[in-house]
Amino acid sequence: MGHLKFMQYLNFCCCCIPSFENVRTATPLSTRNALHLTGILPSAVENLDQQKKRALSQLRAKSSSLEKYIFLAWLRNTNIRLFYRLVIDELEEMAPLIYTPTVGSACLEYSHIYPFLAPPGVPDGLYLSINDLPNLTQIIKNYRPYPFNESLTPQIAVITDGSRILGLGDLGVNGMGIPIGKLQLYVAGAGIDPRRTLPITIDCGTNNEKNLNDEFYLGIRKKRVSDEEFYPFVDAVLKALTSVYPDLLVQFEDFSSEHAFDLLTKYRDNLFCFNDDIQGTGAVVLSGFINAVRLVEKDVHPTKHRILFFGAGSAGVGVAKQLLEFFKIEHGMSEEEAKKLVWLVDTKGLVTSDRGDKLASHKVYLSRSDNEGRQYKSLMDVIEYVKPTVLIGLSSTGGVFDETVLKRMAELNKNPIIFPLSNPMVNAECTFEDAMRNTDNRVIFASGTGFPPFVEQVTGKIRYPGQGNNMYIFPGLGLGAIIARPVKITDRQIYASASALAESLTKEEYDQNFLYPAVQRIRRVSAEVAAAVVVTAVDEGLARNPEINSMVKKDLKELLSRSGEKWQELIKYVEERMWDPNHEKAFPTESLIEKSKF
Ligand SMILES: NC(=O)C1=CN([C@@H]2O[C@H](COP(=O)(O)OP(=O)(O)OC[C@H]3O[C@@H](n4cnc5c(N)ncnc54)[C@H](OP(=O)(O)O)[C@@H]3O)[C@@H](O)[C@H]2O)C=CC1
Ligand SMILES: CC(=O)C(=O)O
Ligand SMILES: [Mg+2]
Repeated sequence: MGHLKFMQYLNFCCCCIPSFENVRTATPLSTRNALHLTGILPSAVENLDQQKKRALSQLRAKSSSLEKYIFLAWLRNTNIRLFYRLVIDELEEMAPLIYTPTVGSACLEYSHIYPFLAPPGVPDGLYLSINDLPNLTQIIKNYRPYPFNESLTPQIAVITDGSRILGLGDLGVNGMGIPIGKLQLYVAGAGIDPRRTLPITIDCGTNNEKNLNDEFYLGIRKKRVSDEEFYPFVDAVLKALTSVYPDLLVQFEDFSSEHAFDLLTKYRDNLFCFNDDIQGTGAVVLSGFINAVRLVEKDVHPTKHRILFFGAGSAGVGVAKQLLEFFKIEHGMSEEEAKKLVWLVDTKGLVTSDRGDKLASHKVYLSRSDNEGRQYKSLMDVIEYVKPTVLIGLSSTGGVFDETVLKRMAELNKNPIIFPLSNPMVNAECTFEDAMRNTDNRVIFASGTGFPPFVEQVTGKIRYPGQGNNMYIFPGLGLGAIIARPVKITDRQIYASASALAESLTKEEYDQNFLYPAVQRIRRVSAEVAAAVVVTAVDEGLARNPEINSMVKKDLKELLSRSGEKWQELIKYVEERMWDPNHEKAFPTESLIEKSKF
């Protein structure tokens, strides 16, 4: 075999751009002959299932989660079809490796584990540094997903500046693991074609001293730029992106709260975009909340809940605002009445309007002014004052819902609703086990990172924790938006995604008091979420896809009820549009052979 052919087998063409998919031992004999690959591969011709079995056993032999992450990243970069077969089929085992909690460790170590033995030309994502400002459009055009197909332009970008990666703080360019991880869930969970996903990290510097002093750190070595430089840079990036890809959906991810709200306010009406930490998290927690409220409604009337947020950042405030919609829409409460059900706590204690410090603008709306001049500093002080029925942690402070807090919640409530939602696992405000033990197993629980099940001591009954992670929302929300192509993502679409998720429980899940569906069902769940977004976008008159408009409008009333034959047909329509690694059209080998002739 000549050098060129060998390079191409390794996924390079002569200019080092990966040109076709490498399925290795799954390459049929005819293809091997056509590409003169005989002898480069061992003689066995395997199918995807056999390859998957081997990959799974290699993966399981690795001793640490980080090694497993690296193995999976290598697999993605060398045999993408196999990677996604594995991730889709074994999502329960894979999600904690490609996503939280392991993605947290991977981001902390990103500059040390990079580049996952990826062949040159196989990109992990698009890096745009502030120094690239004059050339953004060209750089964006240069980016070629793997395996490259010029007719498949990106449909969805997840973009971060690495300034608040999970609860791990400012990780700078090491945050790239997050857009990659989120987009892998778009593929696995909602069937977006992996070639149409675009992970982006913008590099505006970092204030993380450890990174700045790390000889391997891969980002630009300077402190974060000022807002005067930051906002115009983000603006230039978004303009360049949409000039190259006008239909691109942009998901803002893990921007520090000081920028996250401003960016959303600035772009939500004129860019096809949403913020996952504010809106995606808002929707996923609303969904779990709807099901939790149902479980306790014989003891607590839905409008009598008292909801305490420990953490008042983009996630805390985003979720709190989303819950207000529930009280307004489902229970006819006014905005002012609904606001009275919510209390926020930050590092200075209960967020009140007369606390004496200048509140960050996103906290003002939900600050309390009925505290009669008293300020409550510690979490326990606030709990005694509020007597919450619901305690939600979005503070990135691991273990803060300690024994005292949990026991008090159990005294105050027959079934306390406790959601320690911070990521990764070390930042969860409490574990499932602690929550169960300290509430006599009465807790109604969901966490951001999945905890193992808990076995009740006396009965031996296995109890499963809920996972309130936006991974149940963004894939379906994004898919629905890509299908309907609304002019913008609206509050109603977000609300529809949450209520469709809440309704997506099977009878079995419902009977077991699950708050969220089983993760293995995520494709079906995402189809339901997507369908709800599609119907809402059409109802709002915002959908730009003519086929969808005519299809949905005829049966709009039935579809808005999310039941009946037409609703099932719409879900099927959505499912049929999901990419699957087994489809020949996933990466049409024959046409690639044709193209790769040289
Ligand atoms: N489950 C899920 O799907 C999601 C989970 N998250 C998680 O939520 C967490 C928060 O994210 P985000 O809101 O963007 O982050 P921020 O850093 O913006 O907000 C954190 C908030 O917690 C408060 N806080 C921190 N430490 C303490 C403390 N010791 N006592 C009281 N309050 C404290 C901060 O107070 P102050 O304002 O005074 O600094 C701030 O209000 C992260 O861990 C993230 O991983 C986020 C999105 C989705
Ligand atoms: C899950 C997520 O988006 C976060 O922790 O930031
Ligand atoms: Mg996030």
